Amino acid sequence: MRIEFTKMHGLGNDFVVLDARLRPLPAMDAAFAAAVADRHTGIGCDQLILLEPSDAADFRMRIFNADGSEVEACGNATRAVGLLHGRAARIETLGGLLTSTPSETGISVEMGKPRFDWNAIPLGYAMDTHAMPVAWEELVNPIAVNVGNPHVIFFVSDPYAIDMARIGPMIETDQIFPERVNVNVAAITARDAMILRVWERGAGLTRACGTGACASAIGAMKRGLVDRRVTVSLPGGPLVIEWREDDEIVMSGPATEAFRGSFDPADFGIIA
Ligand SMILES: N[C@H](CCC[C@H](N)C(=O)O)C(=O)O
Repeated sequence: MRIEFTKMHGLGNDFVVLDARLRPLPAMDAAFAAAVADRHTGIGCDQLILLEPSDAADFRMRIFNADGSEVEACGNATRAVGLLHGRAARIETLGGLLTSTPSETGISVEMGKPRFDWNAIPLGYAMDTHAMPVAWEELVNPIAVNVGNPHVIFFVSDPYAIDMARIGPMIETDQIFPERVNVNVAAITARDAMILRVWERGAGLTRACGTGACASAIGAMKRGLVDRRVTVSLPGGPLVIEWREDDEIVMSGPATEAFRGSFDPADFGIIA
């Protein structure tokens, strides 16, 4: 059996998109997702995205990290599937109902409302998430925000001076984060501008992270470091994040279709 896919990315955060809305696909599990995502023996991607029919929205988007873990939200992929859809779309995700709308800069997505309580991040025990009294080497005193998925944000002088490949997994898997966490290091450059790098839960260092840009912008706004509309410059490029007065987070930026293809799961050792 051959399965068709669309290879896409948002600022270099890349995806393999499978569409099960027209015909069912083999049951998706962690092994299947990890095999497709493998950059040496599979197609290769940061996340595998599965589109399914939905009773609550235009369609359902399931998100699997490269390690096979299924998660609640993916900002860059939401713009990508919004591009595929070609017009405004309501999208059901594990993190809630999202709305994507084509805009002059690509796609705008209403990403939901941020949550700050320790048990909404979640953390393993009660703690002030606005200024967590914790440190990992030179990364200290972060803020934690849930934007559908969990993020911890450290404000530093130079994100590119941080050895994310070494310290990222240490924080990602720390027991204080029972569902693991996405690790963000950010620097403020103006009241409307930030620089950001992200070590992603289940995917590692990516060129861009949409939910990381949302969480880091909200964290900076909560601390009074930036205004309620900010450009977040990631290694792959910029995203614009606005925290509306109604508490909704709006992320705007590009999405790209790279190529289409098909594969036989048996070729990746997947018994479909
Ligand atoms: N690694 C994330 C999911 C993908 C998020 C990222 N690719 C984005 O654009 O938001 C997590 O485990 O919560």
